[in-house]
Amino acid sequence: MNASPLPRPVPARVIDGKAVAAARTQALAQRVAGFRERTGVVPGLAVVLVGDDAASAIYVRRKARQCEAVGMRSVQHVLPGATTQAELLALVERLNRDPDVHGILVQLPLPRPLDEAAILAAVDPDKDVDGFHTMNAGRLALGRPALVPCTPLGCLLLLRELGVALRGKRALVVGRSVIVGRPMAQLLLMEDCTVTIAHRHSQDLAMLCREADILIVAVGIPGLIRGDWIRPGAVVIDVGINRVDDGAGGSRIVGDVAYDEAAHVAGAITPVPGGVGPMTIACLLENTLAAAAAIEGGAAA
Ligand SMILES: Nc1nc(=O)c2c([nH]1)NC[C@@H]1CN(c3ccc(C(=O)N[C@@H](CCC(=O)O)C(=O)O)cc3)C=[N+]21
Repeated sequence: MNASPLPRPVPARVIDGKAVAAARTQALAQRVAGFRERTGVVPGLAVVLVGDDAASAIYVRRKARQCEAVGMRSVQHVLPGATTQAELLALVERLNRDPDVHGILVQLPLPRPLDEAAILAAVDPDKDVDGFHTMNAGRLALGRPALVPCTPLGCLLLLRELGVALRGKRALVVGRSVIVGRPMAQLLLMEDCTVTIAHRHSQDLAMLCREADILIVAVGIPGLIRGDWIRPGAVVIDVGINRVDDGAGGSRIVGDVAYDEAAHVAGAITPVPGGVGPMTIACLLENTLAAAAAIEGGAAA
């Protein structure tokens, strides 16, 4: 017997975050130049790194390099791992007062026993380019203008870039972190999505995923989301950055979605690397210009 052929799976559109980030960064350089011309002010970002984590040091350098590439100033403060809470607070307060600094980023996680919450609370909300301060989280939750965390903002910009209508769509955010999941849900709500937030205690995660038109995953578990959990044609944004064994004595970076499976089912999907990661840095630079514009009373664009 000749069974009727299965429909050939349509490969997903691959969302090139690296290219989108590069285009935005190029456009940002023009906006920075205009801002400097109008106000005479060079936007400045201060990045604070405590301890000698090698991966963090690489990210901090990358941020500084890109900052300078768009015509902004960047100052790095690398403090020893044994820095005390009082010393770190004193630095944050000095940066709060520094008129050349418009954005402050304290690289997380902080080494023990530093109190992360207390440090983040000390950052001037107007300079909080990470959007982690209670004031900015609260403004976002109320749907008011705020500095928005860079990773979820980058995800939203990728969705906008795709040109898919978001109003009324079912969005599932897997992960409820303060840095990604919660602000992501708030942003999707502002786009008139029907938003569900799933987390480690959620029952029937596969079933929840299958209902989602837009699936955003930020849990830090490599390959958690399988291909047959995905609604055919759904847009999948993979926030995970997990370093795993490559089976050849080295390591590679994978996301939270089983990419090879998902790429046959999804309508569009972000790769890891080259998806959300580069957008995070682009948004950090954009937030820095926005903070400078708000502080200096000039328009950002
Ligand atoms: N206060 C604070 N703010 C942060 O935004 C912050 C932080 N702390 N701590 C660490 C995490 C991590 N993070 C990344 C940013 C960009 C990439 C990125 O560009 N990744 C590339 C390259 C990945 C690679 O090959 O290493 C990609 O996904 O294609 C990754 C990770 C920001 N973080």
